Amino acid sequence: MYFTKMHGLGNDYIYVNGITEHIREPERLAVRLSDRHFGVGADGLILILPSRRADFRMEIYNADGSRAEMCGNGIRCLAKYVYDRGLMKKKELIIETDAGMRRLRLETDEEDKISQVTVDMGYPIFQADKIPIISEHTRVVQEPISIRHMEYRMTGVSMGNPHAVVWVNSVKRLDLAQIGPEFEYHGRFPRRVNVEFAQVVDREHIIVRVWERGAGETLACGTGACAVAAAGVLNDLTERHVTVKLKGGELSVLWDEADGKIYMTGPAVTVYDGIVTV
Ligand SMILES: N[C@H](CCC[C@H](N)C(=O)O)C(=O)O
Repeated sequence: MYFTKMHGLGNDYIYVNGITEHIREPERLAVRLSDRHFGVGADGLILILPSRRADFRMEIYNADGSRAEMCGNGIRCLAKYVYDRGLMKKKELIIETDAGMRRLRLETDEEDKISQVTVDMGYPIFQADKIPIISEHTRVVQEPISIRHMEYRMTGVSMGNPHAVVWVNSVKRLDLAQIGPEFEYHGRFPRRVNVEFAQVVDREHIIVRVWERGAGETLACGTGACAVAAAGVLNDLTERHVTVKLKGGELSVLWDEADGKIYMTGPAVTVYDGIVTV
């Protein structure tokens, strides 16, 4: 089977063209290929599929085989994949995802290869039962949650997938290997959760580390960066346009006051093409 390894700020995925390759059990394939010792190695698997309602359809499977609704870094790379290989040559495209339609705007370099992509990530969702997070309140804003005998305050946001944003004084000292899984599998998250630990540098800059549902600590998370930007405004800690600094690099996120949507801009990189026996 042919595949392409790509990443957005080090959040890496294995891309398979579901138009030319027939994938029978994507969940099992995701687990096998994502393994960084016995497989190709990645945070998950992304299938590029035909769509009757959009230019393409994206299915994303985390490294543990679970299917996710949306992937911010992954969708930028999908746009690069289809443009650079001439599967479509428009500078604007619409991708169908499990979270709905997403519109993308592409920027190219001097060799007409995609360098930057801006994604209309849609509206942030704060209603607890739509994230979902179990709560007595309609929204989860700075609500306490006890993890390993420590109390954290979380703000719940859905970007099509579930996020809990936790403000901290410093992301450096956090032991994500310890507390990440406790958040991810906590009983208050019926569909588990991606958790972002966010340190406000100033009203336009945030440093973030993320423990992703189904993948563990990743170098970046596009939907997570958007969730942090939305929570920053909700908690009046940051402006609507912020630079989110993740381990793998920076994303520019704007929660547009005019249309209420979140726009995320960042890079997309092709690492290599390969063939794997399945
Ligand atoms: N682990 C996520 C999917 C990947 C999202 C992330 N890699 C991004 O760039 O948005 C979930 O289960 O919701």
